[in-house]
Amino acid sequence: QSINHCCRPGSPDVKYTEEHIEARYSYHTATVSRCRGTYTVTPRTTRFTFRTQRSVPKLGVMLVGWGGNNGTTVTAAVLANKLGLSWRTRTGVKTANYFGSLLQASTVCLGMGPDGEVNVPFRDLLPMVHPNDIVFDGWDISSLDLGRAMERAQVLDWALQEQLRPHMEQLKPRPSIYIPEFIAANQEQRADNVLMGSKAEQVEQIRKDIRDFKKKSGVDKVIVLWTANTERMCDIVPGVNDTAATLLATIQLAMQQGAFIGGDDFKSGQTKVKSVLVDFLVSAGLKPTSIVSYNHLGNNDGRNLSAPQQFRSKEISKSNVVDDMVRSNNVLYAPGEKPDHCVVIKYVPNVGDSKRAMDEYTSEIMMGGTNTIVMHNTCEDSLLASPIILDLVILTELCQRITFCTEEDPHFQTFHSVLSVLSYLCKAPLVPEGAPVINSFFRQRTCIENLMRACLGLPPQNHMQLEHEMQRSFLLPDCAPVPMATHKSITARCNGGHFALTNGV
Ligand SMILES: NC(=O)c1ccc[n+]([C@@H]2O[C@H](COP(=O)([O-])OP(=O)(O)OC[C@H]3O[C@@H](n4cnc5c(N)ncnc54)[C@H](O)[C@@H]3O)[C@@H](O)[C@H]2O)c1
Ligand SMILES: O=P([O-])([O-])O[C@@H]1[C@@H](O)[C@H](O)[C@@H](O)[C@H](O)[C@@H]1O
Repeated sequence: QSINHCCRPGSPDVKYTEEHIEARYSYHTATVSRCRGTYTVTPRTTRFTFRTQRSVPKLGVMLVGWGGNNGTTVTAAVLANKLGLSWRTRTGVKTANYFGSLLQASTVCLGMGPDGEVNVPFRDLLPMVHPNDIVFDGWDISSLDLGRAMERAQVLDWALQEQLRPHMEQLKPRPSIYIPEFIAANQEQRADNVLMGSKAEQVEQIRKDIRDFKKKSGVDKVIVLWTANTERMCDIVPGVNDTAATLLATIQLAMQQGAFIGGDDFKSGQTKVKSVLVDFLVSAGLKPTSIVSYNHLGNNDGRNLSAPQQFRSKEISKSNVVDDMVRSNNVLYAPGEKPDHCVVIKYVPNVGDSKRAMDEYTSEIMMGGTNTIVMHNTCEDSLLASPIILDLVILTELCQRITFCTEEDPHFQTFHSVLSVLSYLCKAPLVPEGAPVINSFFRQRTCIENLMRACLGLPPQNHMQLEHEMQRSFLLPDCAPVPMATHKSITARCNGGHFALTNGV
């Protein structure tokens, strides 16, 4: 029964109070020990209780780099959806949507209904912020109002920009902290909106800005998200991030405040495809031996990345996404063995935000064979990154309303401050100390899906389809009888217990 666009499962393990959705959940894992080449796998079950606050707050999002391609595009997209805008293009009328958002535009399977599988949008599983209700604010070292910044970005169709401009030009980025050495020198000409004074005074101003925004907008929560330029790799600063202890102390401060932090760099297009393709190849037992990722783009991001130090940051975040998948398969790879991996980014002003990505994946296949996959991928980069920005802030806000306890530790707790569930959205995930970094696309997506299912007391998605694989199948209550193979081209024949599938006519 679907109530308030949430799915209300019939499970006795879930109860809805005024305040919470409370679900009892059995979390099944396994511990593995090895002795003289023999693995012993011991299944473990931990009984959890999940509690999700049902009241959805009014969310404010403050973007660092608000006047950039991503900042203007995501703000414009939310406004266009909120106003229900449509606009004419040379290929017909377009209407505002949230395609590319996991939460708004992808679905999960709840199970088998009378007419087959029932799939619902992620956003309907649990009460969560709707992007249309988000209030934006933020900072930029460029003083352009968002109407002119949207025009500068050259991402959205002109007919849409004309409808949005009266709203966008009212939005003005706050002056920001500008440290020239952190970004490319070619960004200096934009920097006409910068804070002055000591670093401490500038940080205090940023904090005042957040309080000022919260007070004036009336939002209940504020999430700050970085969508400013890629900065050089961080120097190691003694006492700040020179050791795990000092970095953890910094994170600990975040934990004490109950603030969440996430990973780096939106996993938007070429890198997302990489985390899918390498997952497919390695999981299929094929051995990628060479990955070459080239792209050129002509937006300001590409201009910033044309500087070596900024490119190096991006090269690192684009290169590490295959490590977990490669390490997971010791049949294909010897310890420490990795595919050749080359990342190239060129700045070509003419293409603007329409990034051209060309990839070549070479894999070793059976008996010394070779498979080479070549891809060309053209897209408005910011239209892939904007829905990711929305998912990042909405998922973070949802996680702030989820607490859980176990039978062994009955005191409810929140997620760890390092919110690793955001890994699906980042090229360079951040995880708690000792936790594995997972980049595999399908593992990351399944983690989010199963977490949300757990909050509803639903078992993890297992894809086993046992009800369709038994000779004497069980009939699920209130469901269509499980059909035998019905495809015309496939006829199942039993011949003395031998089961053969032949292409019938
Ligand atoms: N556009 C995409 O599709 C995409 C995809 C993945 C990752 N990214 C990353 O997201 C970030 C933003 O991308 P973009 O295309 O919007 O770039 P952009 O250059 O258009 O926007 C960045 C904005 O940040 C501003 N800025 C720079 N330093 C600042 C500071 N200290 N404080 C406040 N503002 C500051 C700049 O003036 C600019 O307006 C980049 O780091 C990029 O590498 C972008
Ligand atoms: O599509 P993706 O690889 O996730 O990410 C993109 C890179 O391919 C591109 O080189 C870079 O300029 C963009 O900022 C973005 O990071």
